[in-house]
Amino acid sequence: MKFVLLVVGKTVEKHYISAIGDYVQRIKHYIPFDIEVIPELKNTKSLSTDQQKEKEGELILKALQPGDVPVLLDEHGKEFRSTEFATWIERKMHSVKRLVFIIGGPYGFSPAVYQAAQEKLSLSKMTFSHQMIRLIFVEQLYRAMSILNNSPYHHE
Ligand SMILES: C[S@@+](CC[C@H](N)C(=O)[O-])C[C@H]1O[C@@H](n2cnc3c(N)ncnc32)[C@H](O)[C@@H]1O
Repeated sequence: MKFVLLVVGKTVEKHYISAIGDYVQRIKHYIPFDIEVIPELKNTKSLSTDQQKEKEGELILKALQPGDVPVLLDEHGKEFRSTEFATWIERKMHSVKRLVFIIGGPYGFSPAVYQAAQEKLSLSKMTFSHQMIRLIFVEQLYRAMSILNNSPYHHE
């Protein structure tokens, strides 16, 4: 079983790179986990928002492997408390080979990506940048793994 976080474009800010890297290492202590990056589109100025989402969507779908379970990170998705997210993760760990969490580009997902995904997960009703949500997600995944392993990181 492996967890993947699929993102559009490299993480650019130094402070995010460092903090995300820290949580990735901590998560790897518990489970196989990688961040996969879809290269940012070039010449986006000549594209409409919908065209950009469509092109990014094609690359997102191409990055998926047969048998993958894609989960879209989306502010309109299902919300969990951290302990509930841990229970949800535990169930997936027993039933899925590759669970691929996907963060959209700056304008979100194309209709084709929404169609391909079985689940949508919200980390808040508020909208975060596609760069910042990476850090929030890896912290929550680490928190979930800490809860499942009875580590004293999480306090209710
Ligand atoms: C700037 S947001 C895009 C907002 C766009 N209006 C939309 O409707 O998707 C970029 C990406 O960050 C992620 N994201 C932002 N806020 C989120 C939240 N509260 N929960 C989960 N994912 C979020 C989503 O993957 C989204 O596609």
